Amino acid sequence: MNLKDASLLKSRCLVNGEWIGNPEIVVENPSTNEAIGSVPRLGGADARLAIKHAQTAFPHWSRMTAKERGKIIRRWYELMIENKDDLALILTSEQGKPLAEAAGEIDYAANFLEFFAEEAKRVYGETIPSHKANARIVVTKQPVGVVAAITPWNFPAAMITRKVGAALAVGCTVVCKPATETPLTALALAELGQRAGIPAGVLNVITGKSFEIGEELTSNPAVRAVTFTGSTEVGKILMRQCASTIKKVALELGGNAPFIVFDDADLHAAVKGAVEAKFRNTGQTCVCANRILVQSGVYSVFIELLAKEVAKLKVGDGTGRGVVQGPLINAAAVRKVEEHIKDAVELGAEIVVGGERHELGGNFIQPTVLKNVTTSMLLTREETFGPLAPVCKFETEEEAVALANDTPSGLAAYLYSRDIGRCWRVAEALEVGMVGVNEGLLATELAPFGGVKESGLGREGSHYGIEEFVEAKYMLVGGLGIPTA
Ligand SMILES: NC(=O)C1=CN([C@@H]2O[C@H](COP(=O)(O)OP(=O)(O)OC[C@H]3O[C@@H](n4cnc5c(N)ncnc54)[C@H](OP(=O)(O)O)[C@@H]3O)[C@@H](O)[C@H]2O)C=CC1
Ligand SMILES: O=C(O)CCCC(=O)O
Repeated sequence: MNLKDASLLKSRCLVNGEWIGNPEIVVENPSTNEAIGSVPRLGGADARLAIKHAQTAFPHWSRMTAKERGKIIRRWYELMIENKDDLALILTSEQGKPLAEAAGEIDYAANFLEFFAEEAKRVYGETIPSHKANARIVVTKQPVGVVAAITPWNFPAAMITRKVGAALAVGCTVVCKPATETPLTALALAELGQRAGIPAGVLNVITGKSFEIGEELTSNPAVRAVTFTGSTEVGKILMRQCASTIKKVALELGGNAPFIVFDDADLHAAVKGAVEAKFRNTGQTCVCANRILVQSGVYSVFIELLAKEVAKLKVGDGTGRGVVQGPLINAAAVRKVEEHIKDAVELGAEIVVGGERHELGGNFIQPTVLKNVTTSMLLTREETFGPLAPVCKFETEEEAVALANDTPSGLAAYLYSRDIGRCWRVAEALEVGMVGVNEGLLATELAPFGGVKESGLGREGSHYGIEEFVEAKYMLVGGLGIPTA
């Protein structure tokens, strides 16, 4: 990897300001399957040590003023921007997404730090008119304490800063465990955090045995909040494990996003939105359109337009010129997409574009569009997490809403229509945490990101993202010596 600053490529973990552990787990480039680095295989005892250091660091960090903490987080943001090229290259090398998209993720990730550095100063409390003439009700917001953050491989930078930025801003200390597929971006961010002046023990990043580390992070009484992004299956395990010590839990889990196109939609805008919502990160985001529902009057023309755009998507190594679709993260991810295509075709779907492994082999698969998709097919019930766009037909608005809501997931949804009444009606009827109305890209640090139903609990980003890491404390302050009437 040709970095301007080779010291950003780490092979050890950060605990209490020291780089520890021996590089044991090999990290591969999903595009070439070549080894690009290695990181420690830490376990439960190491997690316990990291928690202890985070606990020790908490009193000092939480008592600093919000402005002092904000300055350090702001400096971390600046260092991310200054080192954007290197961070993007590390990210592309371990995750596969095209370099321009990786640079976009670094900007997006850094924006969370910029936002929370500012927001640290606005963690306001409240006074409430008292029930006693001689006492006052005051509510303050206090940091919960040590936070455990477990992050996935699909956004190796943004999922860290979205959680850690908010937690640090309010005065919490953190133990972070990134995904084993993509630990190098996380460790590079930790290095920049050190350079920004985050004190020892305030941010700890450990890699290794997810099961053991997860058990410690969810059962150790010193950890007061667990924030996780990943599969619904693992989210349920972590929530169960957190029950024994009643921790705050924020879960951002899998989705099954419907993308609804009505007869009255601007079809060119809808196709553009569908390509963004479906093929961003080669289909590997939890808010990716998983079911494209198109009204019968525009079904054929929409498919024709979509197929034309999808056929243009250039697939290849993320560092290649003009590439917009990288490899999937691993062979299992490729097999899942193939299984979804096979099942759908056996049940009557037709391949319009793609449908095969890409000629590049390895973890590359062709961007695919399927038509005549029905709800009997696996791909309408499971998150594909790949570049597969299945298009179903519907007749009425009621049917579209019923189809959209017919899933235990409830993360994101998209709808395209030029009827303002319909836009509001349908957006309000969708059982999800986020709706794109004539928009295919939802992500921004300024808005609350999160889901309902089995897609999770809590919100990340915006001022809502602060709430996961603070507790309201009510103080009844009496003895004021005010004469009563
Ligand atoms: N909501 C989202 O954004 C995401 C959804 N997914 C969905 O999940 C599917 C599977 O992806 P996968 O990578 O396996 O997702 P996981 O949920 O397994 O992994 C996410 C994170 O959780 C960690 N983890 C896994 N098991 C445990 C555990 N028992 N205790 C503590 N931490 C744990 C992982 O560590 P390690 O890597 O070390 O195993 C990783 O850091 C995808 O195909 C997709 O459908 C996946 C990623 C993100
Ligand atoms: O897939 C996820 O879990 C996070 C998506 C973040 C985003 O869409 O920006």
